[in-house]
Formats: sequence, C-alpha cells, structure tokens
Amino acid sequence: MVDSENQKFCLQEVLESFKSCLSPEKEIYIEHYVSGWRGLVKLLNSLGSLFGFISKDAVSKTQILMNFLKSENGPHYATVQSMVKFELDNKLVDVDKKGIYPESGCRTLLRLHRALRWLQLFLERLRTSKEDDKTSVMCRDAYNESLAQHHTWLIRKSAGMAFYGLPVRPAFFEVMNVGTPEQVVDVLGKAVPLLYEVYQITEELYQKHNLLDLP
Ligand SMILES: CCCCCCCC/C=C\CCCCCCCC(=O)N[C@@H](COP(=O)(O)O)[C@H](O)/C=C/CCCCCCCCCCCCC
Repeated sequence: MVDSENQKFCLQEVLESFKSCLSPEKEIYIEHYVSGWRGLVKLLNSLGSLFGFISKDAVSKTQILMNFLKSENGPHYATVQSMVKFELDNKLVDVDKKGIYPESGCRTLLRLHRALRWLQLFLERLRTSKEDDKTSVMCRDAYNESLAQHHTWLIRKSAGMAFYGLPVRPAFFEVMNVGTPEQVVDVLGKAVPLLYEVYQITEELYQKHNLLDLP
C-alpha cells in the first residue's frame, strides 16, 4: 500500500482541500487545512531527497494537528477558531513566551500559516512568470519575503541550497498534473486568492489574540 504522502501530486486536489477548509462563516476546518498541506507534501516528495528535511518538518507539523483532532479534545480542534479559543481558555499556549507548550496546536499551526504565505507568494510568481524564468529565483524571493525571517541561519542556508534543485518551470508545470501551461496558469489564478483568504483569516485571528510570535 502506498502512503498518502507518496501518491501522485495533483494541484486541483490541493485546491479542493483549501476550498473545503472554509466554512460559510469563514471558519477554517483544520482537517481540510491539513489535507491541503499533505497534498503539497506529495509534490515535495516527488522532487527528491534534497527536500526531505522540509517534507519531514511539514509532515511532523500536520501529524501534531491530526493527533489533536483524533484526541478526546478533538471537537475543540475542528476549526482554527475553536482551537484558539480552547487553548487560550485552558492556558495551553505560550502567550508569555515561556516555551512550556512547544507542541501546542496554535504554535504548530502558526508555522504552517507562515509557510502558507510563502506558498501564496511563490504561486503568484509562478502564475505571472515567463517560460524561461527560474523557479529557484521565484521560490527564493518568496521565501525571503516571508518564512526566512522566522528561520535560523542554518535553515535559511539549507533551504537556499534546496531551491537550486527545483525543476525548471516547464517541468514544474508538468508535475502539477493540471494540463497545458495555460490551464496551470488558470488554476493558479484561482489558487492564489483562495490561499490568501485562508491566510488573511488566520492572520487576523492570531493578531487579535496576540499569537503571531509564539515561540
Ligand atoms: C503548485 C504547488 C507548487 C508548490 C509546492 C510546494 C510544496 C511545498 C510543500 C510543503 C512546504 C513546506 C512547508 C514547510 C513548513 C515549514 C514550517 C517551519 O517554518 N518550520 C520551521 C520552524 O519550526 P519549529 O522549529 O519552530 O518547530 C523549521 O525549523 C523548519 C524546518 C524545515 C525547513 C523549512 C524551509 C521551508 C522552505 C519553503 C519551502 C520550499 C519548498 C520548495 C518546493 C517547491
């Protein structure tokens, strides 16, 4: 049996997961959010071992959230909003930066939330790129504008090296399994605003509760 992270990547499927994670009241379902990330990890895994350390971290973060969802407190972890309320009400978050809860749902989701900003910036660059533009440069610029400021020197250097191993734009489009380059651009045009909406809702919620700098 093939585990879900090793199955073939499909951009459309990832898009569906992020679409389903928004309720009509704009709550974010953690199960679908995690499923979107797991879909992305499939793509990362298909890019080779150079990206293994990134994939490992993303899998570990999604696993922490899934474990909460499956625990006896699972119903409190149904949405990002209910998780924030539950962990704050029960003092399960390091709001005072003591580092007592290194695996709280809020701090774990914050790491993925920051990565979502990188993803949105990267996909927007891909969408507006020309055939000869370098994916490594698009990825690096998106990274420097977002995630890099939260990473140690070692992680930044390792990520920078990994970016050089990204396939060229036409091969990258191929891996997305969407169809022609025009179809890829079309799907990216739907993906970017959707990811931005999910990002913005989380950002505002975290800002309101002073959770954007959890250690
Ligand atoms: C159409 C799709 C095209 C794009 C496909 C992208 C596929 C990306 C899949 C997963 C992305 C990885 C998400 C990484 C989450 C990182 C969370 C994080 O910041 N973790 C760090 C902090 O955690 P704590 O130590 O505080 O617990 C951790 O230190 C990081 C470790 C790993 C390095 C993360 C580097 C991220 C670089 C950006 C991703 C580049 C992937 C390029 C593939 C196109």
